[in-house]
Amino acid sequence: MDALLSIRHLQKSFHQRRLLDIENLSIAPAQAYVLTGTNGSGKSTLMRILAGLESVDAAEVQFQGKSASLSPYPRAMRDAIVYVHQHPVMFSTSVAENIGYGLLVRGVAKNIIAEKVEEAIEWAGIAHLRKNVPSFLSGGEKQRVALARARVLAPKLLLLDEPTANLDGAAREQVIALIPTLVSEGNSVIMACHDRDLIALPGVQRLKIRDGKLEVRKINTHGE
Ligand SMILES: Nc1ncnc2c1ncn2[C@@H]1O[C@H](COP(=O)(O)OP(=O)(O)OP(=O)(O)O)[C@@H](O)[C@H]1O
Repeated sequence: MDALLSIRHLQKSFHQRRLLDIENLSIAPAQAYVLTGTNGSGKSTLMRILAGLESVDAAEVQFQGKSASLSPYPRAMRDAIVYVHQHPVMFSTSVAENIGYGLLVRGVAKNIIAEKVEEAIEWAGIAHLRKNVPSFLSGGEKQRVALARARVLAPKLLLLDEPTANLDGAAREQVIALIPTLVSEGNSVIMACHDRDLIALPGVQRLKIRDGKLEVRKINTHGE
């Protein structure tokens, strides 16, 4: 199957220090990946590069079969790739308005926004929070609002930076349960994480950064 995104010879340095030197990164459609590596190995930096939030020194890029660049970052990729921060920033309006904001910016009609927001709220299991102000939500609730806010944009690739960090118990399980549904809807997902339960999700491909290089591990077939 053709890759959704493929990148060759990706290099990134900070202050003369070569952080990333990746020969080949290939992201298939409708596939989940976990990106692991020790603290400071460059996971967040790679995610930010893929989202167009960080510049890159060199790379050859193909996106949906067409040659592309990472800097400047093209509109087609900005529309199709959505980054979800570990501590999502939200406006002090309601949960529903936060979820619909990206669609409003894209000029989508209000009745369509309302429909999509409602669907995303149901999907994320946060109907009871619809009118709440995000600053009063727990970490797990905020992460589910952030996932719903990303999902309404129908991204081809979701970049989740430590989606379960600081969560435990039911909150963590609720977030983990949403990941396979994103993939079954046709999205690709890359999760930077240390969470063993995410790494062990069936069908997930492991990517590991070690000394700036990317190692591709086997796909989990049954979970581990
Ligand atoms: N803007 C920057 N300027 C200089 N150095 C930076 C910058 N951003 C990141 N770094 C450095 O690059 C390295 C990788 O950082 P990054 O946040 O990508 O690691 P990480 O693998 O996500 O770590 P963690 O698991 O702790 O979140 C770190 O040494 C960090 O200090």
